[in-house]
Amino acid sequence: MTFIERLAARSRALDSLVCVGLDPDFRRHRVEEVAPFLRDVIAATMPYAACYKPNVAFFEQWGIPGLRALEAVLEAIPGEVPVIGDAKRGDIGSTAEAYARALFEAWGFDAVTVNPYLGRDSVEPFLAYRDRGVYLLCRTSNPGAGDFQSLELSDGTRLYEHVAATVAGWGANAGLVVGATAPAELARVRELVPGLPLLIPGVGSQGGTPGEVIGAAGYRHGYVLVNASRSIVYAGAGPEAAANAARALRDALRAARNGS
Ligand SMILES: O=C(O)c1cc(=O)[nH]c(=O)n1[C@@H]1O[C@H](COP(=O)(O)O)[C@@H](O)[C@H]1O
Repeated sequence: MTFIERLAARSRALDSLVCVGLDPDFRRHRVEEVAPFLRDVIAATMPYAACYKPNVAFFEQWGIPGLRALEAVLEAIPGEVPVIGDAKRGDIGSTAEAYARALFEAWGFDAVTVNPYLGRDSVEPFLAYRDRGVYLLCRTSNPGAGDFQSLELSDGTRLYEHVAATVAGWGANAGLVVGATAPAELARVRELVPGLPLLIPGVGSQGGTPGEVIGAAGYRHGYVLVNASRSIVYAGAGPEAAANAARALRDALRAARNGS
């Protein structure tokens, strides 16, 4: 089974488009607390999470002990639940090969985020893992996203549109990252490449809303995956608050599908 088949199957079984981002805040925890804290969050949010997405930077910030925490966190996620390793790598082919081995073989992630700025040969080593997913940054959620991504090319298309259309030819395991904070661009990407899986971060803490996301991208198991990290993990004091926030996001996305 490919990554996208596994993701779609779980997303459909739970009827949830929610990806729970696991981004531990160094201001809130000592490194020893990270794995037990996130293990509780994972157990509590499991009924609502189609997928989990640890961003490796949040573990790397503690050095080796942080990597041990990531290892323990990954062990706490049952094998049938897809996990995206958010690392946003991007480098020349030989280095990309090492990154791909690290993320897919050493860490065992089911999918990764990759920066396509260096071009196709820099992404090939990731795409070569046919059963894994590769989400390429297309139109990111941050305030400066337009600096480069919205530049107009000589034929009038925007750079992010060119990325979307190009990545569509890169293989069945390629998808795109498009921020929830840019619903007009999200709708444009969906129109350009209706068949590509989208990872959509930026709801909650960054201001994107479930209604705008579903309005722009549609509601499709596996092909629309909506990530929230801080607004779930730190919704309140304990794991129950995280569970409530994950359920509320799942329900808001369902409600947007039904137009209510
Ligand atoms: O690739 C990503 O996941 C990503 C792309 C993007 O455009 N914007 C974005 O916020 N992200 C990641 O998604 C997560 C968002 O976290 P919250 O803002 O706390 O929900 C972080 O791990 C970001 O690094």
